[in-house]
This record gives sequence, C-alpha cells and structure tokens, in this order.
Amino acid sequence: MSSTDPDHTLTSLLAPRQDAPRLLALTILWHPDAERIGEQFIAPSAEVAVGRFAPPFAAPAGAALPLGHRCVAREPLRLHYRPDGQVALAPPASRMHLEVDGAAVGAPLLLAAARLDAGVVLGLGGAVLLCLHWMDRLPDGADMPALLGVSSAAIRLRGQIRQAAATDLPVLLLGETGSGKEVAARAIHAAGARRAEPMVAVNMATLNEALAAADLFGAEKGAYTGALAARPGWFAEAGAGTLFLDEIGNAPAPIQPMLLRVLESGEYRPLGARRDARSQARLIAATDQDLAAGGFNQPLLRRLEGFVIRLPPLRERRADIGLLIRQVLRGWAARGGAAAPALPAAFVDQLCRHDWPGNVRQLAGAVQRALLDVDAGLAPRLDAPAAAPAPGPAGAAPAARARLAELSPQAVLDALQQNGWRIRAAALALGVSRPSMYKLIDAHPDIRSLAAIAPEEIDAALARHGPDAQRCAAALRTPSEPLRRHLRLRGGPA
Ligand SMILES: Nc1ncnc2c1ncn2[C@@H]1O[C@H](COP(=O)(O)OP(=O)(O)OP(=O)(O)O)[C@@H](O)[C@H]1O
Repeated sequence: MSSTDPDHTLTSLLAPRQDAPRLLALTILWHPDAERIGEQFIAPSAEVAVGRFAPPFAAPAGAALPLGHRCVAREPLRLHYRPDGQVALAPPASRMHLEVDGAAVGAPLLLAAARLDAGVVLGLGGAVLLCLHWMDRLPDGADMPALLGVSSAAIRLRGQIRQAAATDLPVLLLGETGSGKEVAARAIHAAGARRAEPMVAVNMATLNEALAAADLFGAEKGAYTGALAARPGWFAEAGAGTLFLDEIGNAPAPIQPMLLRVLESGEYRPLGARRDARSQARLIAATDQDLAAGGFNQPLLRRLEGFVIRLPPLRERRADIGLLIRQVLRGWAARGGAAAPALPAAFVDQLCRHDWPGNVRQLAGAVQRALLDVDAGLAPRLDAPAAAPAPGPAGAAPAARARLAELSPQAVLDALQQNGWRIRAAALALGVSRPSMYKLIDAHPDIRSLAAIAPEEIDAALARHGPDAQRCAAALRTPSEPLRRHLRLRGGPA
C-alpha cells in the first residue's frame, strides 16, 4: 500500500501515472473482413500515415497486415501529434471519402487532445472505420473473454481484476448500468484462489426489507411467521467462495450494520439462532450510485472500499465498440447457424459515435434489433423506440430520465406480463436498468409489492395455482423473484 495514498486502498497503485507516455493508436472498429476488427496500430513516433498499404495492424500475438481494402486510398491520410498536445490531420490527396466523427472532411484540421481521450471515429471510403485514440499501456493477451476490449481502459480494468483476484480484500465495483460490473465480479472470482468454491450473486435491490436478514444470514426453523424450515442464507451458501452483493446502494438500511459487522469480525447471527456463525466468504459489491452522497452507511462503505475498481462507461472507450458489435454478430451466427446479416458501415459509424447511457447492455440490444431489422429487409435505425437508453438511478442523463417517465403504466404492466412477471427480463424488454424497473414498479398503481399482500391471499393463490411461482405472481400482480424467494424461505415451492 502506498504511504501517500489518501484513500488507503490498493487501487491507487494501478492508477496511470500523470507522466505516463501516451502514444497515438488506431484501432479497427469496422472492416469488410470482420476478423480484422479490434486490430491495432500503435504509433512509435509522432507521425502516422494511414493508407491502403500501411501501417500494419495486428491483434496481440497476431500477424500484422495493412488495411488492404480497395475503398481505402493508397495515398495516406497523415496524422501528426504536435508538441502542444493537439493532433493535426491532413486528408489524403485522393477522392476517398473521409469522415471524422461523422463529418465529411476535405481540408486539414486540428483535433484537441481531449477528443482522443474517448476516441475519434475516422471513416475511410465508406467501408472501414478506425478509432483514433491514446494508448498509455501495452496491449495484454486479453485473457478474459467475457471482458472484451483493446482500449487502455479495458487493459487497465483487466489488470485491476487480476490484482484484486490475487488478494482477499473486499472489492467495490463502481460503474454505470450495463458497464460490466457483474462480469467483472465473476472474472475476479474465476481468477482467484476461490475459483473452485461457489460464487453467489445477490441483487440487494430485490430483497424484501422484512426478509432481507433471513435471506442473507439464514434463519432457524420457526424464526419468523411462516419459516417452516431452517434455511442457510446467502453467506452460508457462498461458503469459502465469493458473495457478490449487486446494487449494494439499495441494501435495506437495517441490513447495512449487519454487513459491517461481518466485514469487521467475520461474524453474523442467523435469525432466531442462539450463537453467531462465521463467514468464510469473500465479498464483492457493486453499485451505480454515489454511496458517499448520503443515506448509505459510511463505515460500511469504507470497509467495502478495500479495493475499488471503476468500470469506464462505453462512451469513454469507443475503441472497444467494434469488438462488442462483433460479439453480437457471432452470437447471432452461433444461435441461428447462419452468418448474421450485414450491417451498413454508416449504421456502425452511428453505433460507434453514440453515447450509450446503458453501456454494453444497451449497445448489444441495439445491435440485436438492427440485425432483426436488416434480416426483415428494413433499414436499421438507432432511434427505434426499443433502443431507448437504460438510465441508472443516479447520474442518468436528463434525456434518459425523461424517457423513463415516458414509459406508460400499461407498457410496464405488459413487459411484466409478457416476461413471466420477472423483473430482470421485463427491464431488459423495456431497455431500462433494474433499479429503474423497481422505481417503475413501486410507482405503478396496479402492481403490488409482496409486503403489501396478506399471507392468506398468498396461500389462496398457492392453493389455486399450485406450486408455480410465475402463475401465482401473475394472479397476485406482484413480481415473481421476491415471491419465489418468499416461498423458498417458507420451505414451500419455488
Ligand atoms: N467488456 C465486456 N465485454 C463483453 N461483454 C460485456 C462487457 N462488459 C459488459 N458486457 C456485457 O454487457 C451486459 C451487461 O453487463 P453487466 O450485467 O455485468 O453490467 P452491470 O454493470 O452489472 O449492469 P447493472 O448495473 O445494470 O446490473 C452483459 O450482457 C455483459 O455480458
């Protein structure tokens, strides 16, 4: 741990040094040969000339080849990283159509250094898209297939995951909705010494406040009304593995001091038990909220911050967008057995420049819908209604929030009914985050929270519909996940 580290966390050891050299880099976002997507050229000097036959682009440990495509002019466009930090761009002396961030360019221009932080999208000849960006670290072997990315931010993230995996510290994952927090938690578990033990993921926002303590810490038989059998709780189920507490900012207030106690002493008391139990589990928590802003138990926050990892939003790492699009295309081919329909380069250009408040999840949804459109002979559109952004509860853009308010109660009800009353599936269908889905449900006049339903009514639904939690949920007009947990706690059907 660094003695000058004001946060006293390991994270600062990995923070890029202010004086770290940064190099100009070009990453292939789109190419008629999809295998080329993600290949990079990292400039060894301040001058780069990009044409059909040079420079060579390569994947880590792969062969290096020039862009090669006939739409790219032989005459190169020239980039010059100037001492004042700006990048001068001179178009080629040819008829090739050149676009810079969607605008046609026919004359030299200067790019401010800050534009390259997120990545500038260069369109060459209407067929090849490149991302011009900075690199402040070397490409890695990208040995975490669930966490794609060739940007410096993606490489830094994988490095932090490897470091966190080598420790037993609690980890706090911070990032906007859809930015990959759960994927990162699973990668930490998979890369650590506990990989052979279970990983249990709990969404704190779905916990029923009255039952949360029993859910997490377990309960003795008869510990509360309806507890027909003892149950272990998530801490015991995680054993010596990893307990992932997603959306920790939504942890019910009475639970927070109990979590603090486990983190401080390793001990907790199952409901109705005479003595404490010991937790062996490693804790990873995630949130898209600012937990320091108020409401959340601050000593608990300090404990969770053993190792803090910030997941960068997609709009700050455009160099990764091509690989993420290709992942969806490959998924389509793997599911359907046939290659995915071709997406127009102009549409991919839009995808690469979009702001993606719902991050990777929203991008993947937009690409899926575009593929369905193209397959049906329609032109893909980025502004299709279903492609509405998935805002998080905190930090959501005003435009995204407005769109959330535009969702009618009927649309929310339809999404639940069509998705077996499952919150996660309905949130995906509406293109909103799970925290937003909870807010929509709370505000809905015709959807009830489980706590508001009398036990006799639940019993009557069970008697009528049998042990089918989804049918009971539909009959009770309540989401099925909390009902399923409630039934499990009672020792009944799930
Ligand atoms: N770097 C990545 N490479 C490939 N897929 C990714 C990456 N990051 C995220 N994804 C995918 O994006 C989707 C959202 O990721 P994930 O559920 O981990 O996000 P999250 O930050 O936990 O979201 P939320 O806060 O809404 O729960 C998942 O389908 C995941 O597989």
